[in-house]
Amino acid sequence: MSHPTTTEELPVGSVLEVTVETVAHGGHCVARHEGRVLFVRHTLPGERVRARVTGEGPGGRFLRADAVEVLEPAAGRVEPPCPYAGPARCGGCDWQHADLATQRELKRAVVLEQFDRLAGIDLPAALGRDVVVEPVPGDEAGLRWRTRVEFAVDGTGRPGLRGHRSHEVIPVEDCMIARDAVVGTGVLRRRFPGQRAVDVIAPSGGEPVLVPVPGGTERAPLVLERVPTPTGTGEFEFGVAARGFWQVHPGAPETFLRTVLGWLDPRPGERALDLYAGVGLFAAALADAVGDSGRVHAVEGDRLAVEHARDNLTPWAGVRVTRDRVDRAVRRMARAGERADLVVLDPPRSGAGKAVVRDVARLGPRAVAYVACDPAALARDVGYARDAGLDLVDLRVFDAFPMTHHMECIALLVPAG
Ligand SMILES: C[S@@+](CC[C@H](N)C(=O)[O-])C[C@H]1O[C@@H](n2cnc3c(N)ncnc32)[C@H](O)[C@@H]1O
Repeated sequence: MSHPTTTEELPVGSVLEVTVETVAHGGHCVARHEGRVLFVRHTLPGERVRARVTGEGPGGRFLRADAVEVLEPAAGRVEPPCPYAGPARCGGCDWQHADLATQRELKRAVVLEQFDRLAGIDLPAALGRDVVVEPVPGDEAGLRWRTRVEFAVDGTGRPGLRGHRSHEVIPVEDCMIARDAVVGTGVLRRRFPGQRAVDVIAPSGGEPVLVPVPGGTERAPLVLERVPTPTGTGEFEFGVAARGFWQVHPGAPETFLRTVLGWLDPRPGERALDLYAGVGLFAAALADAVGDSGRVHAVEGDRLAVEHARDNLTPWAGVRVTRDRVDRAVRRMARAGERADLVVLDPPRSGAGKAVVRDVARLGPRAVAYVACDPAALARDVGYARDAGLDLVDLRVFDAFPMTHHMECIALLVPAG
């Protein structure tokens, strides 16, 4: 939530003329005014803008602001394709005002900065090459990609999207990052009195599904997701609860699977771990590759996801799905002296953390693939991994959330030396 600023000289609503410096993690850029740091949205590095103060950060360490007038635009600035983007409007996207090349350059800068600051790693030096933020194959425009959208419902039952750091519902007639199938459900012309939100899911298999909230995850229907196998010889099928976790970019599961399996190169007979397994995306591909003589152990904490993972993974006899917290499960494995050849880590935004990374290293894997939606948590954990004897040797960054500040990083860690 936005904190009303207590700064007497710079109350909320003050408008300041500032020169914008670098991008910062979170969809905003740094500027300074008389010694105070401002995080300014709707701007780009190098711009001269008039910024309106919207609040302050924890402990008053910085001010938040929106660029309300651009005096000197940066080269990458464009007219936002979405009519709802802009200060005090829809808070869903952060970079509608930048062209895609600029958005990716901003994401690259954020990744480099996080690794430098949180792990002391100079990425180009560590990787022996520059970091490039890659589009998800086939996504040229960065629009019409989102297969899952939660529309908030206002007091009159109209669906819309929330403002940035705000409960305010901004009614919309379209969302330009949503799949045609999401907005084509008629959801934005209907009313949902008494609901808090309505989720629209456009799965790769079957028709789009509308799930009013509240309504409970339990009663949400199961949707079918199809993902080409990494070898391209067939398709995996995954049942997933309509409100359960699944990547929101339609090209992401296939791209991430190819990247992870390409790096890990699982061999018949190997033992693999899929930690934070969801409904079993990586476990299925690992099981296929290690074959009947191999073993895959998937660990997931969510009860419904575990049920679906067990169903989805029944074709493979060598797969075990455990419902547990990953930290507890890997601590138990490490204490029991268990070994794993390969590990996939795909934690939530908060990352895996020091204990999990340390216990994973104790299992003696020859390779670990870490799939991360927050580069800050990844950088911190890569630092812990290095302390535990696992070195970063490769990193790919995918623009799996164009127009927003989000991205997906996939890192390859191997035993040092
Ligand atoms: C980013 S999702 C990844 C899911 C899956 N790998 C995929 O690609 O579809 C993270 C998953 O971790 C699970 N999770 C979060 N914290 C956990 C924990 N401490 N222990 C076990 N599972 C956890 C969530 O329920 C979610 O399914």
